[in-house]
Amino acid sequence: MSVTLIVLSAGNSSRFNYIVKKQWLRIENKPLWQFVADRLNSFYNFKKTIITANPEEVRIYKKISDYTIVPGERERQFSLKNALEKVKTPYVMVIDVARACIPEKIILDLIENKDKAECIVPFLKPVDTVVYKNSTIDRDDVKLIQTPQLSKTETLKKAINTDKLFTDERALIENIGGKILYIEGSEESRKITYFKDLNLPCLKPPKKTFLTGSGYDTHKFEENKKMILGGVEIDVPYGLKAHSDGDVVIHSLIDALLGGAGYGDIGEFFPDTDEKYKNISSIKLLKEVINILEKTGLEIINADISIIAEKPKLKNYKTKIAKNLTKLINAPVNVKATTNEKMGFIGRGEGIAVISSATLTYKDWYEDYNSRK
Ligand SMILES: Nc1ccn([C@@H]2O[C@H](COP(=O)(O)OP(=O)(O)OP(=O)(O)O)[C@@H](O)[C@H]2O)c(=O)n1
Ligand SMILES: C[C@](O)(CO)[C@H](O)COP(=O)(O)O
Repeated sequence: MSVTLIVLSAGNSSRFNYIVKKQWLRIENKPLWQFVADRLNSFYNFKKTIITANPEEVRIYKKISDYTIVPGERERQFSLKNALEKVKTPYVMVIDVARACIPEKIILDLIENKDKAECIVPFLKPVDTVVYKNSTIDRDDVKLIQTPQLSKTETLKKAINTDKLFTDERALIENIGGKILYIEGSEESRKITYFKDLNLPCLKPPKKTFLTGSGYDTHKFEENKKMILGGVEIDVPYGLKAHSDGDVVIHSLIDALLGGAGYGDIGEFFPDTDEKYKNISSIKLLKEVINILEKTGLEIINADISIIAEKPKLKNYKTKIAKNLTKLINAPVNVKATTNEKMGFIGRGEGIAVISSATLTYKDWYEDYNSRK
């Protein structure tokens, strides 16, 4: 219980070059970062687990996980620095999220050796001839460095106060003269850098499951404003009162999509107190939500929308709205319209309400991997 685990997961995943960021690939029903944190916690009883996340994704990480989530920075070292501020134990183990299949033996070997140096580091020897700047060098002088590395917290906290950039904890600690102990690493600890690296034994395909979400929104009528529903302009001399363009159909759809994903609701992503969203086109918000869903490993299957309005009559707009939304979310959308039989605020013609549902699934990266092989 004297060791804190840090999982570094705030990277851009740029070399991975896939629609889903590598840290968000679903392993059965878990994102990779949660899978890695759970896997290591099943090997050893860590006192605390801290995960660094892209600042824009912190809110979503917190919805999914009970681990401590810390915003990352533009460089690995600065992300690590943020996480280290939360470490109170004498030892800290740091792993790249990309080293997903780390075997139990490495974790236990690191722990067993924890007092033998300031930083314990797993490595592999190259098995091939090594050439450095056109000269063959002794391969026994070369080490391929892996994570996790286990460091004394106090030393690492001291070492990280530097202006120089290093790629791992070992290099930081070596820079201040700390003692390093190397232990044998493992082939299974290979880092997922490119999409082709997904042939690792512990990575199970995403669960084939359906996630459903529902959304509801309502807005009052307002004179002398454009009415936009589902991104389509409706030819009437009044619109809907709102902080944004008042597209109640898209707002309800966004809530259904976020609901299916388990990511909360529209107000958490685009607060109506933020000037940035004043009069904004709701299409922009929808596109942002689709982008969040895609890069975090989700795919939309379909959506169904019911517009409840006494006025305006939407008979001639339903198909246009459905086609527009189908194009925007790249999945079939059905749009229905009904009156409220003259009852309540809708019946009195004061405004419109919209109810939506959406179905999502996990993006099947495994199928894409097999088809590219
Ligand atoms: N600003 C950063 C950059 C990287 N990392 C993490 O540090 C590890 C090593 O980075 P790498 O595997 O190379 O991932 P990316 O930086 O995401 O990859 P790329 O360089 O291809 O964008 C990863 O677990 C990554 O999420 C981080 O927490 N904060
Ligand atoms: C820390 C590391 O995993 C050691 O091999 C590696 O340096 C991190 O990856 P990057 O490619 O340097 O970002």
